[in-house]
Amino acid sequence: MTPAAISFYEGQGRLLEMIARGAALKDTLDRLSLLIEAQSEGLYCSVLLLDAESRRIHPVAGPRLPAAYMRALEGAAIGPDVGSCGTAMHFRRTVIVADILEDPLWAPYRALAAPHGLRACWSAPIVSKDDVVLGSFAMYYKEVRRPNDDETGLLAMAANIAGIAIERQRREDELQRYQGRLEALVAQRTDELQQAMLEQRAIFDNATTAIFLVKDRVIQRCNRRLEELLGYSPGELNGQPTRVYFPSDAAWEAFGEAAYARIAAGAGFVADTEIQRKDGSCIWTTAFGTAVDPTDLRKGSVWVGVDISERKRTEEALKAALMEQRAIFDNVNAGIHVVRDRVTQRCNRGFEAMLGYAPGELDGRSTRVYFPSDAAYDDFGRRAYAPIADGHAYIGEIELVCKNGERRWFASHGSVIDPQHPASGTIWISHDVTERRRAEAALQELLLEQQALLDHSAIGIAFVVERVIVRVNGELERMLGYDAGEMKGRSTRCWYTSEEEYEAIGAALAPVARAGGVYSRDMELVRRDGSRLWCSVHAKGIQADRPELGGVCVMQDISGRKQAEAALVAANERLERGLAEVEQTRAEISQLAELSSFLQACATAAEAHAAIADYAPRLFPGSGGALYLQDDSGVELMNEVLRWGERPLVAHFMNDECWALRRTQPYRLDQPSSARCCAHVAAGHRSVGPCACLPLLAQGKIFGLLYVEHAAVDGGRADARHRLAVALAEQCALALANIGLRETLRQQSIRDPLTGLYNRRFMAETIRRELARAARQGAGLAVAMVDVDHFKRFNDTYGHEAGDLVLQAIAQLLEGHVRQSDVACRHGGEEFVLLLPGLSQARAEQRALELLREIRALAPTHGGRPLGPISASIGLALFPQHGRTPEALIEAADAALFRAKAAGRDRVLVA
Ligand SMILES: Nc1nc2c(ncn2[C@@H]2O[C@H](COP(=O)(O)OP(=O)(O)OP(=O)(O)O)[C@@H](O)[C@H]2O)c(=O)[nH]1
Repeated sequence: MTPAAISFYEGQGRLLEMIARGAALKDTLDRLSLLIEAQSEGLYCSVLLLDAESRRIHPVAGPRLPAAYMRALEGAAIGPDVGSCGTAMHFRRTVIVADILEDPLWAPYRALAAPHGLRACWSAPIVSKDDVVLGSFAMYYKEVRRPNDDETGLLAMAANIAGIAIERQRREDELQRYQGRLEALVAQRTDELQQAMLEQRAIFDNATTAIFLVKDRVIQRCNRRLEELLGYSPGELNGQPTRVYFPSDAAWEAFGEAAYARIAAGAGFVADTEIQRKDGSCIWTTAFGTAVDPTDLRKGSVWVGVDISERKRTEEALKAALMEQRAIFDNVNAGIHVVRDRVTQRCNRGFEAMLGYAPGELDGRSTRVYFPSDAAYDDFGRRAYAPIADGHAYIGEIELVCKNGERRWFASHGSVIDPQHPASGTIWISHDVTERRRAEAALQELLLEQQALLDHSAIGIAFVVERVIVRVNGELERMLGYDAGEMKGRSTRCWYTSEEEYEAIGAALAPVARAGGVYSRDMELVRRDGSRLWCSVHAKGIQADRPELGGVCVMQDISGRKQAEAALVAANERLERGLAEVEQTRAEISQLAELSSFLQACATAAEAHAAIADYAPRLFPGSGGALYLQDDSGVELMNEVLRWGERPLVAHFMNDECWALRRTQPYRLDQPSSARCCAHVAAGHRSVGPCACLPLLAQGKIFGLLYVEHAAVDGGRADARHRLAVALAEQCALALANIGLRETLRQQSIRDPLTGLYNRRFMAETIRRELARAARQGAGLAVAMVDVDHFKRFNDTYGHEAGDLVLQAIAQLLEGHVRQSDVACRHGGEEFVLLLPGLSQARAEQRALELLREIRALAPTHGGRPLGPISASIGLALFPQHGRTPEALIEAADAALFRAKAAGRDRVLVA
């Protein structure tokens, strides 16, 4: 053996020793590479490991190969053409590449090896004893080269030693991993055990269930819960026989027999048991018992007790509820059935009876049996199960077929039994509504008929509930001007004329409706546009004792009748008014005629005035007024001659203060204003009523004015009243004018036209009257006959006119000289007579002398010339001493005058 061979064998020995010693794998494989490289010049070795899982390369030794090259191999995947090593490992055979640059196996790695000058690479797979590829051993040369047999053997040997080292290392790694896992497992188990012990302790101490250890039916140890459960203080139960919590010896023994027989058989024992607390009360518990060691019962048993009183109560309640539910299920007046997958699971008797099936006959049958057709069955399935699938209930009415073929309608309510578990099926509750539907159909028909009746009725009809319109017919809508359906839902207020009427009729109607009567009245209804319509309304409650059902109102348009009635009433009123007016006019005419008659009878204006003042207020009740006459002085002045009523009227006014006088026509003011009132009326500064100024005309000339101020209210007779006032004014004018005329004529008949004194005829009448009065009163009467001395001379000297002037001057003197009761007359020619009632002779003589003096004092002129001295002679005769008749007295006075003339004139002589 050569030294090289010896060295090689020694090297192998050290290598195996390293392996046996457990040296690090890299060190061992580096040493192996160096040992092999030492056997040939220019040889470079490498060892690659194969990751069994990913089939990827991991370089582990190559002490003389370039480090960059070795790093580049890291992670490369093996395959059928991956250089020498990758291919060797892939095919599990030695791969000899003589020229890396030429061999196709190196195509992917050629660029990697070339820079380092590597040309040949022989690689052998490293295979474990159990035929697993562990890696590869490679030999490189920087020249093109093929191995000889020795080199092939060396390659195989190196791969074998590397396999031993790798396997050894892998076993070691595995052992260490196993040990590590074992240790971790032990640590984990220890922790778990400790945790379990802690938990057990915690459970024992804090458990909500009672836990206790029993040996020979004596409590060895128990947790607090058992003590609490049985009402004992801490530690009090330890050492106590289990008999303490049994209500009787019998119960204790029976429990013991049952429980320990099972525990002895190695099985657990579970039972619900009633146990007794320290205070004697009993509770239900579930007891679980097991032997501590089934192989050795002497070690005792562990018991867990759970208070199930609440559960028992719940069970009782549940039982009761189930019984109730059963009772409901069996007796409820509804069909109940439980369906799953459209198959009847069970149903109550009610449901079977509804469809005419015998008890239990429907159970397990498809619900199709009671549908009239497949189509109906499918349709119902779609309609009903869609909402149920969405978690809603199905509520609807369906038509089903009874066993005898009769079809009936059912109201059904279906819902899933357990929403959490829809597959649990559905429960259906059904009511037979066939009769109701028939009734509804009949009702609907009736309603349609009723509606037709309503719609074609010629009277308005409304159904009202709590004063809200629920239905009306077309006629009522037409009558009140609403569109179809517009009245429905409105308050009946809509047709009342006021809130007060709404309330009042509501109050009046209610008791009538309650008594079952009909409330009727004619009333004005308000139409939609606000206009009104007279209707005859009849209202009645649907049912007297059920006001909540409302009532029916029947309304008939009576506007035509109302108009006719109104027209009749108006005509009647007009007629009555006309009659009243005629009557009043007649009465007024009668009054006026009466007044006229009076006025005609009036001898004087004063009498006429009194009559007018009396009749005017009767003709115009409540009126006031006055009669004015033109002042006879020639001034345009009106003077009041009479008045009536309470009006502050002026007594005089100028003619131009009156519009009637200015315009010579009546002036009427029905609504006087200060602007339009006459000044003589407005002078009072007061509120003036309807008034009229009526001129009094005679022969086309105004001689007076009648002013009438009426009562404020005229009763619609302003025109008639005015006509009456005009007529009154005419009557007044006529009468006063007549009286005036008569007066004038009379004056003319009794007055001397030249002197204005009474004439001889008047004197003859008067002396007779005065004599009668004097005789009646026993008074005296003096008659003085006055004659102008030598009157003829005046005529002759100054002319007849001058004579007249003298006569007028004396007449004026006589007129002014006499008293109220005296009468001065022209007896004829230049002779005058004075009648002086009640005078004595002396007084009469004195008056006669005074008269003569005054005559002598007269100094009339004519044409600027004085007419010379005037004197007269007077003859006096007195009643009764000189005569008792007018003739006797006149004669006596005349005789005395004669004597006075004869005695020289200008003197007085008594008869
Ligand atoms: N101017 C005028 N003369 C009248 C009127 N009436 C009568 N006479 C006149 O009066 C006169 C009266 O005259 P006599 O009767 O003679 O008396 P006498 O002249 O007055 O004289 P004595 O009486 O004796 O003093 C007559 O001449 C009449 O013509 C009259 O109305 N006017």
